Amino acid sequence: MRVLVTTAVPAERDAVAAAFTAPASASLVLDPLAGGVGPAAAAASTAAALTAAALTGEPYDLVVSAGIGGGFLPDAPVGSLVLADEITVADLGAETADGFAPVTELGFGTVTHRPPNSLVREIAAVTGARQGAVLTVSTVTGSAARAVELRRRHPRALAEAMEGFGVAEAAAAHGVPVLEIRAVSNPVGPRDRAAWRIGEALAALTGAFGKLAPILESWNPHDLTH
Ligand SMILES: O=C(O)c1cccc(C(=O)CC[C@H]2O[C@@H](n3cnc4c(=O)[nH]cnc43)[C@H](O)[C@@H]2O)c1
Repeated sequence: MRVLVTTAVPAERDAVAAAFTAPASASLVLDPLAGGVGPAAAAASTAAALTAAALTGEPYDLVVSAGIGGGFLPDAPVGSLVLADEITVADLGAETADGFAPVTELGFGTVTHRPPNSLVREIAAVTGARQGAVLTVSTVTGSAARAVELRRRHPRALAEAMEGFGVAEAAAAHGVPVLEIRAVSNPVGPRDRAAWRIGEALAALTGAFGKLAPILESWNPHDLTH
């Protein structure tokens, strides 16, 4: 099983790598990559890594978008883990007289990718992660009004971050399944830098990846029961 883990920044990549100080096993290769902040950088770096691996004859079986994120209160408090059963881009569309319209309503593309159900359930059980939608945004939410509006449009949203949808688009282009896992560093809502708990969130990320090896080793990527 070959797994590519795309994070945004080196601190997140190192938090993932810290869970694998000894090689997990001969049957699990996990490559953490700091691919940049935002959906475009995430898509480009993930696609480049997937293409390079495929060209060397050792393609990845799974891609994971991982890092810190904002949590919607009260369902995803700071320090909690969120595992996406749905990766949805929240601001790809058009403003209309009737409000925001996603690109799918305009007749284009996609706004949601769905990770494999069976794998999500197993990982949530072992890590204690909350399962729900993770939104991808290009602009970090900075007001209570925007947080309320996002939850109105996406009632199942537990977290927001900036890379998941980009990683998922690259994975889909390569026909590779995708996961997104977020450790909550701050609440989604009014901007408050003092409320960030980045160290706590990075430690939670390391803890989660430390529990993943046995599940990933035994998961059959060809059994994509949704
Ligand atoms: O300046 C601010 O108010 C602010 C608030 C939260 C996050 C940021 C970032 O620039 C971090 C972007 C980086 O971290 C992920 N992240 C973490 N928290 C959030 C969030 O609440 N909403 C969206 N993204 C978040 C994100 O995936 C980026 O990699 C600045």
